[in-house]
Amino acid sequence: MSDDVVISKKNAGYYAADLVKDGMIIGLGTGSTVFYAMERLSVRIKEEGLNIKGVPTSFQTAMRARDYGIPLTTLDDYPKLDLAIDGADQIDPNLCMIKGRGAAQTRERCVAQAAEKFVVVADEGKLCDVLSAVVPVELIPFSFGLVVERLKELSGNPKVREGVKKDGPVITDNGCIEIDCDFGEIKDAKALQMEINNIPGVLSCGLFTEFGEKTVVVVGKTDGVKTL
Ligand SMILES: O=C[C@H](O)[C@H](O)[C@H](O)COP(=O)(O)O
Repeated sequence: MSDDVVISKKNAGYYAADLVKDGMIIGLGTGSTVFYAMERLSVRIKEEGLNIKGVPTSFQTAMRARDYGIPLTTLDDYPKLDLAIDGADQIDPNLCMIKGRGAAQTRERCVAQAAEKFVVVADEGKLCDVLSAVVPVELIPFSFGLVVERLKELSGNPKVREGVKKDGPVITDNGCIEIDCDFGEIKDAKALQMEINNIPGVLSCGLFTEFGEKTVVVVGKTDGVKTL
């Protein structure tokens, strides 16, 4: 990651963290950009006495939140969240996006759904005219063969995501398998999302097309941010 990207991610994360108000219950997404937001939140907790609770979308985010002194809670205790802060892999002009590089898209979708406002933090390199990045798909192991077959029929060229320092597939925080699909340029992201998510055994794919109205994208740049 270049220095410019690091600075851009940090600017986006810090800006989003400053949108958080005292008493809020917030969703904490997964990924390097969200971690900058959490870094800033931890400073605000210490310096301002900011009183918040976060619902983490992954084991990694929960661990980081504990390191940062951000109190955690669950969707069972708070099924409605004031705001969720999360990253993205690619964002189009309609604020449709692809997520799930970290295989956390299912919990990220739950938290985004629960939140009144969805604040997406990203660097400029994530913006695109047409979505074309790899689309992650999380599925229960029982349904593996069926899901692969259906994804092939959708011309998704499915590939099992392999673990690092572990042989075989990535097993997600939900005990499921992650598959990456390459659809090339995606003409109708909403329709594709529905088709994939309707395959029996699929938990959730990384296409996020349903949150446009409550989404604010904070695009980090080297000299500040712009919001979409
Ligand atoms: O599963 C991972 C998430 O969808 C991330 O939010 C996304 O991949 C962006 O990550 P990063 O901020 O590290 O680029």
